[in-house]
Amino acid sequence: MASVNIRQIGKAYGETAVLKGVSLDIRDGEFLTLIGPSGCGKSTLLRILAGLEAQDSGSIELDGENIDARRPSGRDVAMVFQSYALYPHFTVFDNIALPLRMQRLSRIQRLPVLGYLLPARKSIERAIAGEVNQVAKMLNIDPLLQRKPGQLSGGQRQRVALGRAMVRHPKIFLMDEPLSNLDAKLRVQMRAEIVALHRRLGVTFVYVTHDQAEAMTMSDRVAVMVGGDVLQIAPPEELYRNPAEIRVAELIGSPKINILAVDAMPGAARYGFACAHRIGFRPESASIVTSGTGVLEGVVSNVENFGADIFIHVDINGAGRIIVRRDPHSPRLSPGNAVGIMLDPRQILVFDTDGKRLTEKERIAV
Ligand SMILES: Nc1ncnc2c1ncn2[C@@H]1O[C@H](COP(=O)(O)OP(=O)(O)OP(=O)(O)O)[C@@H](O)[C@H]1O
Repeated sequence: MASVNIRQIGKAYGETAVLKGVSLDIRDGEFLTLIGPSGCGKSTLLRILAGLEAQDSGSIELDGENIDARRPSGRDVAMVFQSYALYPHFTVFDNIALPLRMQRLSRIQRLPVLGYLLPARKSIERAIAGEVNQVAKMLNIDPLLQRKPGQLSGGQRQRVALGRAMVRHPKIFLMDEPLSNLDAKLRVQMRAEIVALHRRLGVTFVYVTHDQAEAMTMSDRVAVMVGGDVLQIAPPEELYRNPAEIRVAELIGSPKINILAVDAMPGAARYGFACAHRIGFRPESASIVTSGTGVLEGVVSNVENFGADIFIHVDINGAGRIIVRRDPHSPRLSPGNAVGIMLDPRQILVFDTDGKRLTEKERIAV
């Protein structure tokens, strides 16, 4: 069991409020991702959870027990950092074994030469070696145990950092942008490996990223943070379909959601949102029709062909640029072509002047 209840956490550095009363309930065994733009306070919240930083206000409960006064080592959490934080002069084996040695050996037993002469050290070391080997096998790094971090690839270093967290059997894994130093291909592979690891271990993962593809593909639920607040927490699909406000809609989805001022749409009244401020629609919710027959009219400015999908960029007359997804089998379009745009009314998101999403009922009421 490891549920976490974060209640009204506040944190400021000098005059700058970094966390503004963040509350979040993380369920036992779930993969929860904190996503948000750079500087929104994700890492700070994670460090407070780990006990590496103290909050100014609010409290944290682990399995219903307040842990505010507990030191990092007493919290049963393991943190994996973006930089991996491996010791360069230690072998992979020693890096992974480190937390176990710190836990199980006394200061005298840890001494380089003298320690080995003490009888208990040998049996403790044997047990530690067994556990390190087991974790290394699980992560496919067992052939690398005698190497130093400098002799490893980025992905291998990442696995060593995971291994060092795993040997402690923590109740919670905290991961701070663990894949951001890897190249694109390896990132995709490690994404799958971390998800598989989570499934196998069945413990709670709290994962920080600013990469929405990671958040969408890995998480049970995603908490969207902007400017020190959690704006919404929901499963990825729900965030994509039902964002609570425009900032969430803009952060989730690639290519980004199209946002237009309602004023830009001559036919707005027919959709029943004439009084709304802005509308949003995903690239797949719009279609291209013959010029002169759409609810929007514009000119193709760019065509991006990804093989399975084609994204057509269209400059809407006087209202900005939108992106429409197209079937690769549809007729070719080229920059300069005049086109019309039709929208699926059920897929249009409507936002008020504050950026809050209006529900179907609120839309009809205005
Ligand atoms: N020790 C510190 N002293 C002063 N300001 C800090 C400190 N740590 C973080 N900050 C500031 O607090 C804000 C939030 O930082 P944090 O690292 O939590 O953001 P983040 O969302 O994780 O961003 P990133 O994705 O860039 O890592 C930033 O503006 C940062 O400059």
